[in-house]
Amino acid sequence: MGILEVKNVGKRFGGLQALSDVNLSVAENTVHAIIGPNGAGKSTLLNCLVGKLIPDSGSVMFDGQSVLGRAPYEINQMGISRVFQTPEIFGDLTVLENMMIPCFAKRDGAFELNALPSVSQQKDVVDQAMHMLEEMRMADKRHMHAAAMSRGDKRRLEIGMCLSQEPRLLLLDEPTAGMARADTNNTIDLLKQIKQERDITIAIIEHDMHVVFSLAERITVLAQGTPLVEDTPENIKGHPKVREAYLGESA
Ligand SMILES: Nc1ncnc2c1ncn2[C@@H]1O[C@H](COP(=O)(O)OP(=O)(O)OP(=O)(O)O)[C@@H](O)[C@H]1O
Repeated sequence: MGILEVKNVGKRFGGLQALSDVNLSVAENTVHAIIGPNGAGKSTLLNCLVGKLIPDSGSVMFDGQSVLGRAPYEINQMGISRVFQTPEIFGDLTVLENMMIPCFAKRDGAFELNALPSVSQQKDVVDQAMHMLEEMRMADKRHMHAAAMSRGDKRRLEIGMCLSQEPRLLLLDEPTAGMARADTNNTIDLLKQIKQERDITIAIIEHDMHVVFSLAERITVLAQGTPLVEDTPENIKGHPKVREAYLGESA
């Protein structure tokens, strides 16, 4: 039994069946990629896992507990953290200030931006934020404004901000979208490092097959809202159904 168990999930938008009969089992401490052509339903599925969408049917269990009907912040507290396609950081704040926000929220349950000056004096929060920046290999950039960083470093910071909440399942929605190859490779290395250093399960949606095959231990291929095949990367590479689903795309 996986740490994440999705059973028979369906989701309709008006006349469009975006997901139907989706079954997915993500084993603990693995990297599981969800791939598929544009419009296959990947983001819809991810949104159903984090409480942003409620499926019309089926179940979503995390560590034996249903996530359905829970608010996104409750699901986050259960141990699921999501990194969005567009980095969600505060460009006007420094790298360290950005990192202090989730560290403070973890300690006190909530955070308001106007509390930042007083938070900056609180040694335990600053220490925790610095510790995370060191793990992210970003301590030397702590005084930089976040907006001035490369796309890869913004993503690195955002992943660190998610990890400061100590999630057991990290969901990544196209983490390398729009990145130059060097930033993409840095992100791959970062995710490998995180996997080595932490007990964490990673589910990743990704179009870039170089990223998928560098990281994933299992791959689920979605096509037209339903899983086509789930297998190891080696078996997925040459799978005729996968080639068919990607015909005309760069698989
Ligand atoms: N809120 C919505 N309302 C109506 N239709 C939607 C909504 N969200 C997604 N869809 C439709 O559902 C289908 C699945 O979309 P989804 O974004 O989940 O696909 P995807 O696999 O993530 O695609 P991409 O790789 O392009 O991001 C698409 O046809 C999309 O247009």
